[in-house]
Amino acid sequence: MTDTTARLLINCPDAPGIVSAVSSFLYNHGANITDLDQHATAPEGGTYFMRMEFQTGNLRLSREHLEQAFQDAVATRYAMKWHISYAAERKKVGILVSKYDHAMMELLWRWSRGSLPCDIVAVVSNHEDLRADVENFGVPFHVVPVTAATKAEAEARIEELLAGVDLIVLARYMQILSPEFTARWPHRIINIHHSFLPAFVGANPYQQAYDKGVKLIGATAHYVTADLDQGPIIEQDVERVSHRDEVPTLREMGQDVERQVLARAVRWHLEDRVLVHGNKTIVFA
Ligand SMILES: Nc1nc2c(c(=O)[nH]1)N[C@@H](CN(C=O)c1ccc(C(=O)N[C@@H](CCC(=O)O)C(=O)O)cc1)CN2
Repeated sequence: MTDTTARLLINCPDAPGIVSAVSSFLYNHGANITDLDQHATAPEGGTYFMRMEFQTGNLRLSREHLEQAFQDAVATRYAMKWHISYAAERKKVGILVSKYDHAMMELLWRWSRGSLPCDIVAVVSNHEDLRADVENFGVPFHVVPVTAATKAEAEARIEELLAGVDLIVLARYMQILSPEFTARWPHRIINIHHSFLPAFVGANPYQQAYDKGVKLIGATAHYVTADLDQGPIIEQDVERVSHRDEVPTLREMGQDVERQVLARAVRWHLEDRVLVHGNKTIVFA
């Protein structure tokens, strides 16, 4: 049966009457509202965010006419930035990976069981190691080696292989993407960083954590920007550790956290539950 769910995402200057205007508009056009979440950044004069889920099975007009009518009747009045997505139009996802398999395997496993609502179109790696693991899921695997001298050409090849995807996931991809690349994919690249940011940015965070004698390790899923590990945080989690745990143990414990954190972040993005406000997110989970 076709999923008739649509998701309306809105951000605009806060004002009285927004919920009434949006809900009345959808009701008057035959939509059944099935979920609503909202957030205002201040009691008055702030920025307003809404995620409204509605069913389109009894709409009395086409999507195109609905969207034009919404712009004319509501969005213009409230100076809204808005977007409607349709659950039946599954997002296309490309995964970048290096040699660690755990984060990528979590996504492929969940996708293969139908619990990650997307189409994984390809995995691209800068190493050959994970080919068999990926092809066992029936997903194309491509190798694009990267060096400092060949980064521009390598990134062009990556974008060629991932042409048409809606989201790129860095599943422990250990190459820093150029500012030019990240600028072409605003809030459409998710990285899993293996620390509880903002602690321990960059390479080798488990060694950094061990050297600091932390009692918590963690993982952070964030949108990727030109600034390494500084993008808007989507999801985080932590795990207790102690003086008895050496770096290999920290890494093994941390990888379980990484997998869960990345999977939640990707699913929330696919379900249009993540809105970005400056360098922060609002997650309507
Ligand atoms: N533009 C961005 N690219 C990437 C980000 C990001 O936030 N912005 N996250 C990294 C993932 N990552 C940590 O989560 C990470 C990966 C690699 C390194 C690193 O220093 N790697 C090499 C250098 C590679 C290169 O110059 O391209 C090294 O170990 O020396 C740090 C952090 C993915 N990309």
